Amino acid sequence: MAGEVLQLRGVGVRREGATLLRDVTWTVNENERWVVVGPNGAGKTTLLQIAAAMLHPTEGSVEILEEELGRTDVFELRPRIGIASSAVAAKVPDGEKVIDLVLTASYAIVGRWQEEYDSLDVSRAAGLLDALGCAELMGRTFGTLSEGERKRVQIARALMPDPELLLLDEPAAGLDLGGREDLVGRLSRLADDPAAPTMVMVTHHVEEVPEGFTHALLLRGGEVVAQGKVDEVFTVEHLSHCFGLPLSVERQNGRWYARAAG
Ligand SMILES: Nc1ncnc2c1ncn2[C@@H]1O[C@H](COP(=O)(O)OP(=O)(O)OP(=O)(O)O)[C@@H](O)[C@H]1O
Repeated sequence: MAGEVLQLRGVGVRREGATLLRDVTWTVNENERWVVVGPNGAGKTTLLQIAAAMLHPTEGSVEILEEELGRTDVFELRPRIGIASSAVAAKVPDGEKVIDLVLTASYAIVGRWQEEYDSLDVSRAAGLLDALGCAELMGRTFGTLSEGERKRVQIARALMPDPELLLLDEPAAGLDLGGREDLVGRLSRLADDPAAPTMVMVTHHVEEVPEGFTHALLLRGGEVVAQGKVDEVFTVEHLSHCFGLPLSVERQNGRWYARAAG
């Protein structure tokens, strides 16, 4: 597949009288690594749900992997998309074994029942867990993992079906400083891997944006504040407008830092 992985035109979402997204036009091309940044309630998760083919817009058009939402079978489309989010994690039974949680991603289900897996699947799942620093967790149950371990296992699961698009909803939320830095480093290496899928990551914090992410979209109140190459978007002006307060913004060694100005 070449070209556009996501194409949204004039997308709006309304629920119960509230406007969650308004007039979002956005293109993500193959191999780009995007971050979607904005304050609480900006519409980031809503946008990611659209990109995951889990939500239809109220207006506008959406193409995902060259399939138009509303004219395609989402059950065929969804296995081509890997998603790691707290909403997905909340569906995982506490007793689910970590290796099974990764293996079942091939079937886009949660909860192993009677599926048969071949040894290639098992070694791929083990390899992904190893790459995310979770090799020793394979035999543990999901309910016994720390927040940081859960986040890494979810990313391994999202990568299991070899998706063409990887969506990460606040992967560093709830992690301590060491856990955050470990995860940001792993995502940075993933971003640098030419074999990795096109990626879109949602976060509140520019500090969590891994080096190697190429593009950014800023959302505020359901509307796009700015979008494009990350260093053209992460300006004092755009970020201050997005978060609604004057900020100073710095870049050091490929990472971004923002704090209240003054
Ligand atoms: N069914 C609904 N009815 C009314 N409002 C809703 C509904 N679902 C979400 N919202 C509102 O839409 C807005 C956008 O929600 P969304 O979860 O996309 O924001 P977000 O940027 O991901 O927020 P956060 O960073 O806090 O997770 C929020 O104000 C939320 O309260």
